[in-house]
Amino acid sequence: MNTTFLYKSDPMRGRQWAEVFGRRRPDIDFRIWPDIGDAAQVRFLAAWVPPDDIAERFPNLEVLFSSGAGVDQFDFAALPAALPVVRMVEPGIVRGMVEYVTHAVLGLHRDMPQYRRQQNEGRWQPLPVRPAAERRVGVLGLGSLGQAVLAQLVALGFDCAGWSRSRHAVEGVQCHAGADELPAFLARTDILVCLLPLTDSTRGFLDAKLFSMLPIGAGLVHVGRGPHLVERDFLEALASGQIGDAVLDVTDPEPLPPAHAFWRHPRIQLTPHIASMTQPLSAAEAVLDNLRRFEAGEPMVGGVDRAKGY
Ligand SMILES: NC(=O)C1=CN([C@@H]2O[C@H](COP(=O)(O)OP(=O)(O)OC[C@H]3O[C@@H](n4cnc5c(N)ncnc54)[C@H](OP(=O)(O)O)[C@@H]3O)[C@@H](O)[C@H]2O)C=CC1
Ligand SMILES: O=C(O)C(=O)CO
Repeated sequence: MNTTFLYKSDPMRGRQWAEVFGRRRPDIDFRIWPDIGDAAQVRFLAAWVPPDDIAERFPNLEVLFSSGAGVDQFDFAALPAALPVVRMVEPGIVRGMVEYVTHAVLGLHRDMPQYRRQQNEGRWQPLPVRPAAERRVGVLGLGSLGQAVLAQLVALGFDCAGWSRSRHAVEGVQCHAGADELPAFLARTDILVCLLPLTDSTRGFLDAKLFSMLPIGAGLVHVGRGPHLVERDFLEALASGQIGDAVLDVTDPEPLPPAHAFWRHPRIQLTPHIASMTQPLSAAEAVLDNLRRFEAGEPMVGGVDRAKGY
């Protein structure tokens, strides 16, 4: 049987994947949705949102690759139980996230939101300059993105900590694990970065209780998923000064409706879910490497544990 790799995401980027596959794996018939060819030959699918009838439509599917780092857009219940699911781990998406979070943390660290407000008022008011070593940054999520972001923040001299489900060791970072160690992690965090996946256990995680455990005036950089954030609790935390300034790249819903409070809030800087994006050329190389692993019977990089949801 011929092998088809089907790509179902942005077609322009798909053409760049096709170029890499054509050069590296001419034996694979690379197709871009909706040009699926013979559905029975589709053994691999890379998608942001797979078709609803995936099981019936592609009876010989062997692996589902997410075209992004997140897999929360997948309805696991609708996927064949034994189908391996793989999230995107590739250098381009990591680099983009490192750039975005570093920019946001540096902006909060150097009081850029306050200077923007002062500029709007025509006010020339210098504030004290604190060294990075005196700013405590905490990253929720020590996965591919969280660890890469922390490496850059450590290199810039920030006092860094991280929190995850299981214990990790990351050079230069105080690593905390599990619910018991969350309060201590939060209590020492001046700027909190959320890089958690969206799962049943992390939905609504950024709530009033969590905010109350941060030092007063803490900054927030939210690049996880919109539903992590409890909107009402967040607005109250901003109003009380519990949260000082926030940089939000993700919201619920996306896009935000025109009248939404976040748009014009003086303490919120908003971007339209652009913190990072899968880069087609390096992503295609990473997926080809995973195909090689799959064919050799080795574990793939970014394999999803459906029980955990990420
Ligand atoms: N805004 C944007 O443009 C983008 C946003 N993202 C978001 O970033 C997220 C993270 O990506 P990535 O780093 O690749 O993901 P990974 O799966 O590599 O890492 C997830 C991390 O979160 C931790 N975690 C998950 N659930 C819990 C929990 N309940 N309690 C404590 N820790 C938990 C994991 O802990 P452990 O290590 O113990 O398993 C792990 O350290 C994506 O899922 C996506 O939502 C991704 C790309 C772009
Ligand atoms: O890759 C992801 O999960 C993203 O959020 C990119 O937008």
